[in-house]
Amino acid sequence: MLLGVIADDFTGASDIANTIARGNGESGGLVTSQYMGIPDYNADPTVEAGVISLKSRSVPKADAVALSLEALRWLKAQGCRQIVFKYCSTFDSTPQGNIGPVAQALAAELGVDGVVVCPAFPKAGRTIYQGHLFVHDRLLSESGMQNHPLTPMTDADIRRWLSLQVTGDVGLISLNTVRQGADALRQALAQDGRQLVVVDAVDDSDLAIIGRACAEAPLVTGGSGAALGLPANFIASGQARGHHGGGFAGAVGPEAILAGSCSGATRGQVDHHAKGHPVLPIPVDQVMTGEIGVPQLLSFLLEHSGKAPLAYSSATPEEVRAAQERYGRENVSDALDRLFASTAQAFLDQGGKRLVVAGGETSGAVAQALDLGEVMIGPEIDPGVPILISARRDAVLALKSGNFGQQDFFRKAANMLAWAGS
Ligand SMILES: Nc1ncnc2c1ncn2[C@@H]1O[C@H](COP(=O)(O)OP(=O)(O)OP(=O)(O)O)[C@@H](O)[C@H]1O
Ligand SMILES: O=C(O)[C@@H](O)C(=O)CO
Repeated sequence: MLLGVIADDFTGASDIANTIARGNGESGGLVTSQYMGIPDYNADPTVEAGVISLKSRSVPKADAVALSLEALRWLKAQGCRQIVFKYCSTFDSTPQGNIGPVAQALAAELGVDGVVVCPAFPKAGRTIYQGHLFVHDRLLSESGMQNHPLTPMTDADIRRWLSLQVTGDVGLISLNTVRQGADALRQALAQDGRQLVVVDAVDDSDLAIIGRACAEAPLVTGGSGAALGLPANFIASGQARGHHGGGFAGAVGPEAILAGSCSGATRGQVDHHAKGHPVLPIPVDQVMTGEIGVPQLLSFLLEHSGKAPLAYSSATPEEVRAAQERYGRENVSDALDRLFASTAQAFLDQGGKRLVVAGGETSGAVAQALDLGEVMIGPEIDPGVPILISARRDAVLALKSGNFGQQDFFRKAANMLAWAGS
């Protein structure tokens, strides 16, 4: 294994696994596996990039640090020469962490300074200019992310937000320097002297420069865009051959869509899907009182098999706030996580073959419960969302980050899981 990734959630892990498996298109990507948690076995020797999915974005920061260091040790034991710490392209975190503390712990363990912090993902509209993160034409803090149920992002200044989470100053390398090329950027990073340095990027060519500048960097941190240029380094140096992906014939069998994400994008996708497909809203009150549970969800999903049925708890920021005030934030998310995870488990146990899950925390809960083993990366459904193939469960999945995907994502995903190879 050459490249190792520690991802702080499961959808983010498939996002970056997708980027690394595809590389820059021309030279190809790396042979990539996504692991659901830290494996207790050694990787297959043919795997060139290993992506470890953790559910560490919203856990206490000491737990996030401990899990990430354990993942680092496993990746180093597999031979990785470079590590990427993958977090959200909207920098999802609170003033206490977890991005800063994890990045600092990894940098300390690897003994490096001048570590790139770059959440940019231009294909999904995330760009960084003068250290400020934009979602399309809006500052992060005006993009809807200020209402996130777990990590409300109320400041778009990534340097300032990260400074709240770390010890010491945070650096900034602006677009001007990036556009002077890889040598200039490498030099600027080496001279900066600070452990973590926010680096601007507004399009894929900036990310390619960052990738070249980081060819020898033991640690890179960012969204999936930060890894865009990394496979080409291993291919150019002859360490990897350049992989162009294999065929995927599609899976036959019942399909289900579960959405726990409350992002604007997911809510739009739910509304769109409801116009032509069976949908089951999941009222939080009824989950908390036990009136609705796995049996109701499962019978709905199986009854509508073949029609891309969707069960969702997705709700508006006002509804989320009200539920959190009534029951407590963690109680609600634990109850919903448990419901989605157990439903997914029962669905696969009953012969379900195709599963689409929306939301990082929700996907993490589901994927951990399913014991998927390692998954192969199949075709891309929409930017940042690949098909995942689990040999262990004989099932195919898509784990969608809350904000990703076009309006018709759910229909497209259900269809592609059935026939993407053709
Ligand atoms: N109706 C609801 N009321 C309150 N909380 C909810 C409701 N529905 C979902 N939630 C909680 O909101 C959170 C949604 O997080 P999740 O990570 O799954 O989606 P997301 O934040 O949109 O996705 P991503 O992390 O990929 O951006 C979960 O903790 C979930 O339990
Ligand atoms: O980077 C992103 O936006 C996604 O991969 C993600 O992590 C959202 O949960």
